[in-house]
Amino acid sequence: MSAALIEAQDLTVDIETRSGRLRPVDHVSFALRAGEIMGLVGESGSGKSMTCRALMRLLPSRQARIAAGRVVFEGRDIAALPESEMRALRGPKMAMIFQNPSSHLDPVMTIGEQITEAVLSHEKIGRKAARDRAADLLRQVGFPDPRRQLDAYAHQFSGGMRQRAMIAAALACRPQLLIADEPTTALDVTVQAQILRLLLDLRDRTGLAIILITHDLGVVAQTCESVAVMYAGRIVERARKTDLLRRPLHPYTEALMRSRPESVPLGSLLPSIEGQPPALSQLPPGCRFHPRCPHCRPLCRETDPALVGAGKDRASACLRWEDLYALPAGGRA
Ligand SMILES: Nc1ncnc2c1ncn2[C@@H]1O[C@H](COP(=O)(O)OP(=O)(O)OP(=O)(O)O)[C@@H](O)[C@H]1O
Repeated sequence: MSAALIEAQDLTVDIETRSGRLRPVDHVSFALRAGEIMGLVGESGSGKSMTCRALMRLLPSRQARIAAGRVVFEGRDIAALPESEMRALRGPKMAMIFQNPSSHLDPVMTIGEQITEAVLSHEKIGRKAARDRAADLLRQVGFPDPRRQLDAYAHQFSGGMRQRAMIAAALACRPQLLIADEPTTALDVTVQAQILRLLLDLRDRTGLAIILITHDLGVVAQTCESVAVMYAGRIVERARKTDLLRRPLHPYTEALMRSRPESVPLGSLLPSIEGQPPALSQLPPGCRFHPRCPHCRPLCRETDPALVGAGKDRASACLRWEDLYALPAGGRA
């Protein structure tokens, strides 16, 4: 297996608030190889965006900071790099796209100008070459007439085409890692499938590694090789996608899987997970999922479970994973 492109090692983010310190990302660890697509899954507020913003060192406020851990990119810890050096990595090494392209594309610059400027800010090439690159990128992401469409503004495109334009802009400096934060959540199902297919094509053609943030295991099923499931700031399960979908090893993953539309007969109501995720300021003792867990035992209310190895390429943070998900002798998790 090749070395990791990026690795989060015990990555921890703290936010100082007037009422005390919150920890939205708590000792998160995972590794991603070149060309791999990893899904980062969990309900709203579980810490997915904050984890990825920490990787890019784009934490949202002055109060939020990396409090512990490492972000190893191509073998080098970048968690404490000076901002000037970090700026040189954003674009050429790693880039991020978001759910709502309209708030990330400039409304008063043409799509072509935005991509061209992104190229010129990092590379010493002529404007004509940068514009040629922009046209080529638009073609790669599915614009049918890229030369002409370079001169259009974001508002002239549909939601799906705006998302494609944001992907083109993110790829302007040929990054090795793309972080996609819920890139298809605002799109209808058909366009969502097209954008996921585009991400897969880009990965196949360029070897791009992708972290795909989503709350939807259906998206993971279609796209990813590996998955990390987050709950209340922690990773509670990590696995290859096929293993996880075949047999989850954490009750939270199991609950997420039961609430997928695909697992429910047509016309039935979708089961939701009972209860709410805890507020970061009021985390329960023991396992953070125990108040919502149908398999909770007294031990789970007292003991904070570590994320432990649970078979090949797998880890679970459930104290009971072996009792609950016992495999037949010789079975594979
Ligand atoms: N500036 C802030 N001050 C205090 N808490 C914050 C701040 N920004 C985020 N949080 C909290 O950090 C936690 C993690 O948020 P994050 O956006 O990473 O979650 P998420 O899993 O990406 O959710 P979503 O899918 O809704 O974006 C949440 O509980 C959120 O309320």
